[in-house]
Amino acid sequence: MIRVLADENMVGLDLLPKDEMDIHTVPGRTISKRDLDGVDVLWVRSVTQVSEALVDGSKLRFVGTATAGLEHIDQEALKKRGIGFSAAPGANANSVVEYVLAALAELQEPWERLEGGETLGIVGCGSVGRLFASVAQALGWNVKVHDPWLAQGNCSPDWASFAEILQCRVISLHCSLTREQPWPSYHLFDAPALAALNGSQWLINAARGSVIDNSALLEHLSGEDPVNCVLDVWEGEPAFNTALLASPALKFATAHIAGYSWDAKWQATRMLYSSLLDAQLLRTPLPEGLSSSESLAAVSGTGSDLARQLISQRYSIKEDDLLFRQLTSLGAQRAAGFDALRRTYRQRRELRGSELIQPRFIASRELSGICAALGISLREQRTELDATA
Ligand SMILES: NC(=O)c1ccc[n+]([C@@H]2O[C@H](COP(=O)([O-])OP(=O)(O)OC[C@H]3O[C@@H](n4cnc5c(N)ncnc54)[C@H](O)[C@@H]3O)[C@@H](O)[C@H]2O)c1
Ligand SMILES: O=C(O)[C@H](O)[C@H](O)COP(=O)(O)O
Repeated sequence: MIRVLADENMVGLDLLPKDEMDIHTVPGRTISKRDLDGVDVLWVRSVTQVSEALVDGSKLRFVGTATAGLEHIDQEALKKRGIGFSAAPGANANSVVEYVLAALAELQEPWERLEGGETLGIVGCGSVGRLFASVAQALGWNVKVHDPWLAQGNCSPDWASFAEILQCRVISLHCSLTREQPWPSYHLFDAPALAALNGSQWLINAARGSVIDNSALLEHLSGEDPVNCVLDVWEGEPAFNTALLASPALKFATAHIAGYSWDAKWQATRMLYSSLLDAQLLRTPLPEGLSSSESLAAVSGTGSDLARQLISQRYSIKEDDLLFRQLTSLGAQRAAGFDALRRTYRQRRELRGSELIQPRFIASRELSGICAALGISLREQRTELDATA
């Protein structure tokens, strides 16, 4: 029997086989050395700093993080001690892509501008950036990608310099957080970069808060023609600069939940379980994946309207924005409120893999294109007329 200590925000732990594992859960932010007594496997999320100090002297055999971002893990310290390590790369990529699409469709204008041939600039071409680029291309949008760490040609759409990205109508950030030279992403959007943007553009950050210098952003937002923003991540989480929320240019503000679909979290749990099978710490095979969610109801209209109707059947970014803005009334309890919003996050299913049942007379070519891009299977409903024909 192996003893697992897991962050209480992991999903689906109760669905894992229990014959070889004894799982205890704790709040991730407060995991300390004392909690690791007798623990073989530690499963964390982004809020636990897995430092040399934490793991030193422990009997840990394996650490897994149910996240894409890795900056909270001292991988060198694990390696030195022979502690195995794995993460969940890509598990939440589609969840983040659907979050960004929800923002664009809800705002309508950026979606329409992209539909009209203007350019989407993606910063970071890892699991999220690459998937977003391919979905955007399938929607017929022009895409430019900036990721100086990768060799050009490793990401299919047009490669771009940072200066070119700053010219794009919509800029979406999907880089990992790094201070490493020569291309640190830490404060990539500093005062000079922000000064190159204006109110005809949209800047979306669902990567890490510190990719944008939040103090410089506040100054920019109080200027004359600020860029429109969507922020899911904040410098100093779980604390955040509430003054940012006063700006009308901040269109949507959410509590680091872009990757929080149920599907993504369960996929991450499955990936961590699988890595214990690979490390031969477990033998019982993985349980089944999630069954697909209910079919989507018929939609009508065009462009952003169609997308909004589809997305809103699974996800409401407006609801997340409202909940987040309510945190400002909590005063000193805001940071705790931020964590609570994340801990109690609703069960949100992804659109990808869903089925849309649509009457034949309102199924259009445009709808087929959007469904194909979003991974929705479109089934035309037979009408009485079809049946009698
Ligand atoms: N908001 C959320 O809920 C959420 C969910 C998933 C991931 N994330 C964040 O988004 C990031 C991207 O996720 P991913 O799964 O694609 O990670 P990934 O590690 O697969 O890709 C990150 C990419 O960013 C690139 N990069 C690093 N520095 C850069 C720079 N200065 N300029 C341009 N590109 C740079 C890397 O080369 C890499 O290709 C994660 O690291 C994580 O921090 C947030
Ligand atoms: O890095 C990631 O995978 C995401 O930012 C993820 O959504 C973080 O969630 P957390 O670990 O903070 O619960």
